[in-house]
Amino acid sequence: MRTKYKRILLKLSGESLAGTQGHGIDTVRLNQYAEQIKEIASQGVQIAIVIGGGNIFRGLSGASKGFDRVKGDQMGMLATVINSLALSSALVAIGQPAQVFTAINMFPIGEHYSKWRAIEAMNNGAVAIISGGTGNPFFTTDTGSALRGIEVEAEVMLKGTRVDGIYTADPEKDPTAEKFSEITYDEVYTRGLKVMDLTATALCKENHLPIIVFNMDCPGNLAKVLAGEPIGTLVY
Ligand SMILES: Nc1ncnc2c1ncn2[C@@H]1O[C@H](COP(=O)(O)OP(=O)(O)O)[C@@H](O)[C@H]1O
Ligand SMILES: O=c1ccn([C@@H]2O[C@H](COP(=O)(O)OP(=O)(O)O)[C@@H](O)[C@H]2O)c(=O)[nH]1
Repeated sequence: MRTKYKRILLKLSGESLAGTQGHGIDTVRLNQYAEQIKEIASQGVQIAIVIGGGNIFRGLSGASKGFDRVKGDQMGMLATVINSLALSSALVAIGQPAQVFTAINMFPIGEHYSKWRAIEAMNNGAVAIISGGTGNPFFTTDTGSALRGIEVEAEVMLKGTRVDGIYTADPEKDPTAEKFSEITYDEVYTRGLKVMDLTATALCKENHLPIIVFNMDCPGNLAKVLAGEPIGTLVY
């Protein structure tokens, strides 16, 4: 199958990794993700991945329980490293080379991230899993994804999540919400849509990185997006 993109940044939700358990790592879901990623890697697509950490810890919810916000965010960033190690392990187990990079130096858990080393890994056929978010508190992994996507010169940021696109309101709360097939960065902002944080959307807009939001929890969807099938929502 021909793919539309040569290099992508795939953002995976940490929360989705919990699967039906609600927290932690569901190995069924993890292995499904690994299979989908291997499928598109075998088509020659270069893949950089950023994973969230919401299945383990979120700084903001920690702060509401009395944790220092910066320490809570650091815990959240470490959670993304745990998820990244799990995904790299699942990929390698099925024969897909993968390398974990960390925003903050914690060798030998991963290699300290640099744009060039991540691109080199992809050029050598490995999936580059870039963990630790931006390395700074008060940011999210959506912003980390936008940043890394721009840095590694990805053609698109694919936000794989548990809804099948962007709606007029949160579809998990409002059953009357309607889906957009495409929407501009500005409209995401003016309509106050909460599917991604505004820092991430602004960074993508300023650097002309299109975003596709799609449901990663249906096996086969990642390949469909790569083939150009309009199954999610394009933000441009
Ligand atoms: N307008 C909207 N369109 C689509 N999803 C939305 C919207 N507003 C809020 N959401 C929520 O955003 C979530 C997707 O974002 P994601 O970052 O993957 O989730 P999480 O932060 O829980 O890991 C969906 O599960 C959905 O409930
Ligand atoms: O650059 C970053 C990225 C993430 N985080 C922390 O890591 C947590 C997990 O990331 P996120 O909530 O984005 O994960 P997801 O929603 O995708 O599961 C966040 O709540 C933040 O506390 C951070 O401090 N800086």
